[in-house]
This record gives sequence, structure tokens and C-alpha cells, in this order.
Amino acid sequence: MNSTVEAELNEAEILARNYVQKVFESVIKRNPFENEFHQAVKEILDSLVPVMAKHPKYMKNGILERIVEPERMVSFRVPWVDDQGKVQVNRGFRVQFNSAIGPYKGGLRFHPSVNASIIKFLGFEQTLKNSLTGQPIGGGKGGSDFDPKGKSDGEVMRFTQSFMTELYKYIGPDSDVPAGDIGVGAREIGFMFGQYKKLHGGHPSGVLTGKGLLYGGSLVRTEATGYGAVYFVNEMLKSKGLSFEGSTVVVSGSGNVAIYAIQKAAQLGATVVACSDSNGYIYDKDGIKLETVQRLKEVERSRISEYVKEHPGAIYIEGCENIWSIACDIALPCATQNEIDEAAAHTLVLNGVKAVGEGANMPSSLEAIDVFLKNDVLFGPAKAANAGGVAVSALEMAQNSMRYSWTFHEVDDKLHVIMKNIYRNSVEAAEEYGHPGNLVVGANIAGFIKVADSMLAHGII
Ligand SMILES: NC(=O)c1ccc[n+]([C@@H]2O[C@H](COP(=O)([O-])OP(=O)(O)OC[C@H]3O[C@@H](n4cnc5c(N)ncnc54)[C@H](O)[C@@H]3O)[C@@H](O)[C@H]2O)c1
Repeated sequence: MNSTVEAELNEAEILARNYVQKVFESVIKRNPFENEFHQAVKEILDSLVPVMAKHPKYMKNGILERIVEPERMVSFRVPWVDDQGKVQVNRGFRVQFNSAIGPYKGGLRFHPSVNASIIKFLGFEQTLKNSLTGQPIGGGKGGSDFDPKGKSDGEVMRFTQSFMTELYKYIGPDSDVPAGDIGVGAREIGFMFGQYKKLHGGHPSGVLTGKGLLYGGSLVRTEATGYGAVYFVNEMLKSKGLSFEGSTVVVSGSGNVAIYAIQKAAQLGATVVACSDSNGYIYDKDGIKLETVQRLKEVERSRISEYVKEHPGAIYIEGCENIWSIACDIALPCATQNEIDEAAAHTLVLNGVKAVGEGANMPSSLEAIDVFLKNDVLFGPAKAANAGGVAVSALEMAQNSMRYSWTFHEVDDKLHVIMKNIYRNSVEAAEEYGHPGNLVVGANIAGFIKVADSMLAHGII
């Protein structure tokens, strides 16, 4: 490269950096105290600097200023009556972040920690993740600070019906299609679909995904996020001549994503030695017996600590943070945001971890990601590694439109192909923009370009 071209490149890079910094500062100013949203925006904007430097059209057209601002966000009162006859009030949210490439799509989370910041970070991430799947779906997210833990079926039903009575006004098969997330599984989706159906009339299958198989759901949707994360990590491992076969794996969480990540990793020959819930974690050196975890969590809705009563060879440790001190080859955080901090990342590295695949959304802090990248740990960011869930949701929408169902094998094959494509596109984008092997940068760029170019095509709207 001659020195004039180099100097121009540097100048473009400086301009791009200043632009990104300015947009980030305005996000902080306009969204005070929303730490999770700031964190997600920072991670994404930082990785887009080389894109801004190479394609100034995005700066000229204010794409970053527009992409960090949700198209719409609603927050609403959700009143309901508990089993004691007492009136309870929760807050509901839906963010419709970006519809440039398709209808808003993203899950609903029911958890006491839910607030505007969490919903916006998830909606922003979802926009790029959905683009990365290669399917025509925009980004959205929603939920409530309702805690389903310890509630009766009747209470969950009355809450979800009240939640849907308001959410109903904002969603539809061609505009916004929610799904499940933390605290929202088959039971909650069933109640929400029932209420939407009652208000709307007919059988509007396409309005929600993650539905039961009896009324328009897709095979493999339940397994999709966990299976997809393992397929993605498998691609990373293959690039270094490694595999799941014979490896030791630690998975956090014991919910939808964790359970099917454990199942697929074990099918590929790994020994999964630990998993957790929000109270603590279990360690079973001979490999976790998944049937027990599934019964405890999916049927009895009890705590993971119960596991050791049936498997005395295993141990239970109160508090979930130390799960990352267990030595493993592969770590799959599948519980919640910011569960791996810098110290936990250092411990994993010291213990010889070779790959980390994010099943949960933003489970690693920015500092933890730095530790992994600096130590050449294969790192699969959430946006790429856990996109299998929403990818199969889009396949569910396709089947609903066709009024047709694919077999388990057909959907699983499609999921596999999608995860391989996400991996390849992320690798290629990372290389093209000067960060070979950095899938955080690669996934952000590959997801961003499709959304940004669609926004350019639509004009300033
Ligand atoms: N369900 C999906 O299809 C999907 C898709 C993409 C990403 N995700 C993400 O995956 C993560 C898990 O979602 P899910 O659908 O499995 O939810 P879930 O409600 O089925 O399970 C969550 C699990 O995490 C545990 N947990 C919560 N806080 C914890 C903590 N601090 N430490 C350890 N465990 C904790 C809970 O006890 C539970 O076992 C979330 O970040 C979610 O946004 C889910």
C-alpha cells in the first residue's frame, strides 16, 4: 500500500471513530441509566468503525443515529388478580426496534429484572441477529417484570391474558411476531395465543412463534436455540481441528436453551459436567443426567438443588457465579446477561477453555470478551451462536403461511445449514474488515450491512 492511500485510510478511520463516538455519546445522553442498552450499543458500534471508514454513505445518511433509535416502544399497565383475590400490577413492554428487512420479531421475557434498558438491549441485538439468519425478519423484543416463579397456573394465565389484552393492539402476523424468552415457555405462549385468538377471532397462527405442535407450532423450535448454539460451536471447533467428542463441557442455566444445548453436546460425544439455576449449580463429574434436569425444570418447575437427592455422586453449590471455576474445554453460558465477568473469564482461560459459545444473550461482559479474544479462545457471540431459535421461529412463520408442516429432520437440516451460513458469513466479514478470527466483529458487521442497505433503499423514514 503506498503512503498516500495509507494516510487516506487513516483519515477515514479517524472520521469513522469520531462519528461512532458521537453517536454513542448521544445514546448515553438520550437513554440515561440504561446500562445494558449502553453496553450492547457500545459493543456493536465499536465493531462498525471499519465499515464506516470504508463506506462513508452510512455516515452521510445518518444510519447509525437511526439504527440505535427504536422505531417504536410501548410500555403499559398489566393489572391482574392473584389467588388470594389481591390486585397486582406489573409493567409490560414491547420495543419495535427495526423493520427494515421484515416484520418485527423477538421474544417476550417475564422476569423481575425486566425494564426499558433490558428490553432495548435485547431488541437492538435482535435486529442484527435476525438479519444474520438470512431470513426476512426485523428486530423486536418485549416482556414484563412479572415473575412466574412460584405462581400457580391460574395466576400465570390471568397475568398473560391481561398482558395480551394490551399487547394485542400492537402485534400481528405481518407486523410484529413475538415468541418466548426467559420465563416464557410453552405454557405462557399457549395462554397468550388463546387470548389473542379470542380477541382477534379465527385462528391467526402466524402471530406468535414457539406455539405448541397441536396448534401451529414447528418441530425443532423447542430445541432450536440450544441445538443451534452447539452446531455453531462445532463449526468453530472444526476450524481448529477440534470437536465435541471426548470434551468436557460446562453449561449455565437449566432452562430451554441450556437443556437442549446439553442434549446436543452429549449427542456429539461431550461430557456435560455442570449446569445451574438462579440459586446455584450442580457438578456431576460422570455427566449430567438430562432426564432428571428436564423433569425437575420442565415438569415439576422445581430447583436444580433437587438433582443431588437422586444422584448422590453429584454435588450442589449454592450461588451460581462459581460455575465458571469448573475446568472445561467448552463453556456454554445459557442463563442470562453478564454472567461471565472479567475474573470468571480469566479463570476459564487459566483452566484451559478452548471455546465459549453464548447461548444466552450478552452473557459475557465486554471485559470478559476481551480476555477470551486476547487469549485466542474460540468465541461465538450470542448474536451468531444463539440465532438458531429465531431462525426456526421464522421457519415456523413460513410453515404457518403455507399451512404445512415440515418433519423434524427437515427443520433440523435447515437449522444446521443456517448455523453454518451464519458462521461462514461472520468469518468472512471479520476477514474483509481487517479482524480475522474475531466473530464479534464479523457477526456485527454481517448483520448490520443488510439492515443498513435496506434502510438506505427505503429513504429517510
Ligand atoms: N428461548 C430461546 O429461544 C432463546 C433464543 C435466543 C436467546 N435466548 C436467551 O437465552 C437465555 C436463556 O433463555 P431461556 O429461554 O432458556 O430461558 P428459561 O427461562 O427457559 O431459562 C433460564 C434459565 O436460567 C436460569 N437463570 C436465571 N438467572 C440466572 C443466573 N443469574 N445464574 C444462573 N442461572 C440463571 C434460570 O433458573 C433458568 O434455568 C436468555 O438470555 C435468553 O434471552 C433464548
